[in-house]
Amino acid sequence: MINILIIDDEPEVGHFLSYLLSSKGYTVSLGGSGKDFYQLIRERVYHLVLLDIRLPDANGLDILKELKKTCPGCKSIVMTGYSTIKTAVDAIKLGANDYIEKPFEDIDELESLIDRLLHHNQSVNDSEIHRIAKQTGLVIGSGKEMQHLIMLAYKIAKKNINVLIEGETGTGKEVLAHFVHQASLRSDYPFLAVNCGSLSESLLESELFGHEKGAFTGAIKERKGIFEIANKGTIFLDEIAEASLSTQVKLLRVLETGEYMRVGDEAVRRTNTRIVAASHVDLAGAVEQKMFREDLLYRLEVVKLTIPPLRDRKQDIPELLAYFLKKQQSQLHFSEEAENLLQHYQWPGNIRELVNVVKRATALAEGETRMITSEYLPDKLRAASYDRTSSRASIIPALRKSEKDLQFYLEDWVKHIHQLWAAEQDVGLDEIIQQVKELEVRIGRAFVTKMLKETMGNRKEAAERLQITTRQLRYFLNEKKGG
Ligand SMILES: Nc1ncnc2c1ncn2[C@@H]1O[C@H](COP(=O)(O)OP(=O)(O)OP(=O)(O)O)[C@@H](O)[C@H]1O
Repeated sequence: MINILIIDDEPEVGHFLSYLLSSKGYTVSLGGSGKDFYQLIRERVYHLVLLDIRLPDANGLDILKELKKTCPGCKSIVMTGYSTIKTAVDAIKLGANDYIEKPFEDIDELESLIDRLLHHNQSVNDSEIHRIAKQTGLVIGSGKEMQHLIMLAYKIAKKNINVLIEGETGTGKEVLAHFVHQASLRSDYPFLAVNCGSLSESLLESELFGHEKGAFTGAIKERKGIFEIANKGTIFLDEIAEASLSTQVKLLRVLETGEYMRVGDEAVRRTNTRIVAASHVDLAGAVEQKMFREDLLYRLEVVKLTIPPLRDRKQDIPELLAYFLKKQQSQLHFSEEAENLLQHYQWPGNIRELVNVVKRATALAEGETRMITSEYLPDKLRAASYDRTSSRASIIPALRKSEKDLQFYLEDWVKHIHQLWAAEQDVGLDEIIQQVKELEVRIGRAFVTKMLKETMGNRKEAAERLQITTRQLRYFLNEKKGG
């Protein structure tokens, strides 16, 4: 016998669900308040609870916590209206199995969700998650934090809500966005990515919304934007904080109404695309600085997935190494001492930096040895280890990440170096050199971005005018390959 508890203060909803589930042979108990919940939960063991997140006398999240305590094996589905979706997502973070939106539009979907929860075990979800992760090249790793994050991403992927991914550069935001797309009901449609930081305002708008012939100099024929091409699919908007305020207004309109116009055209078009946005700057901070619209942030971050930096999940490094070696079809493996160095490094460039270290090491070691020892690793890894063994604590504070304003960055940088100069503790010179290198990259990126705006995104021309190669230009834009 399967017992289901329904708690909802709207009698029609409660009675409807009670009728539906009783007719399927389940034993149903019905309550209309937090008080009823606390009483009924003591009376029998339930297999599933359907819980309205907003009750007159209790907070749904508190009830959920109590449920997890008194009945840990019990499955739970939270019921929510549109205005409380964020709370429903919090409920999932607290361990609810799923949420459904009221009014119920698709009763079959509700029934199949309940059947799935009651009759499938967790391993079905797990194998599905691993299948999609493999397909999208996402290593989950053995750390609990990443595992919870991916489980949350998987659960919300099938919902029709926008997602915001935060995380330092190189932590895998695009890979995760692709996973969300692949796990969603949109997976048969396109997944397209746009980097809002690498295009001038007009080029970005043309890329997003398309343009008509003659809309601006160089628009020699009409062009579809990605909101048109990716219709029914997913758009990954990387570096969303870099979009100008005027582009933000247009994005807000698409998010609110699904409507947009091509550049140079007045016809209103419609799109049904899910947006997964990403930023490595703190968007709440950008809102405070009036660089980012609050209403847009509100729309984007219905679900926020924050990827931890690699230094906080070093237990995932062995799996990542094995994956990247395999991807390179390399038979090599890392010596214990080399793995140790990799474990103790702080990885400011996160997984992208790890990928580059593996590529470099395999290129150097291939044909010479079967074991990658520490001498095939960059000097900075060995130097970091030297600092550690000589027990000099790093006192370098994190620099402000905003690239929006080079001036802020430069001011912060100078302040940090002054602090280090004045510090009474020993400071590893290698770490300072690292800061200098980062400064070089930041300045390079600022100049490249500025020049790209001037050349309307023409990379060849931008590189020529900056007297660098296009490969170096890509390096400064952080587009994967080293310069
Ligand atoms: N979990 C992961 N499993 C496998 N590879 C990963 C993972 N995370 C990141 N990578 C790899 O690291 C590199 C950087 O990833 P990605 O471009 O997704 O990072 P990002 O956070 O979007 O970076 P940026 O902020 O610079 O845009 C890519 O080569 C990607 O394949």
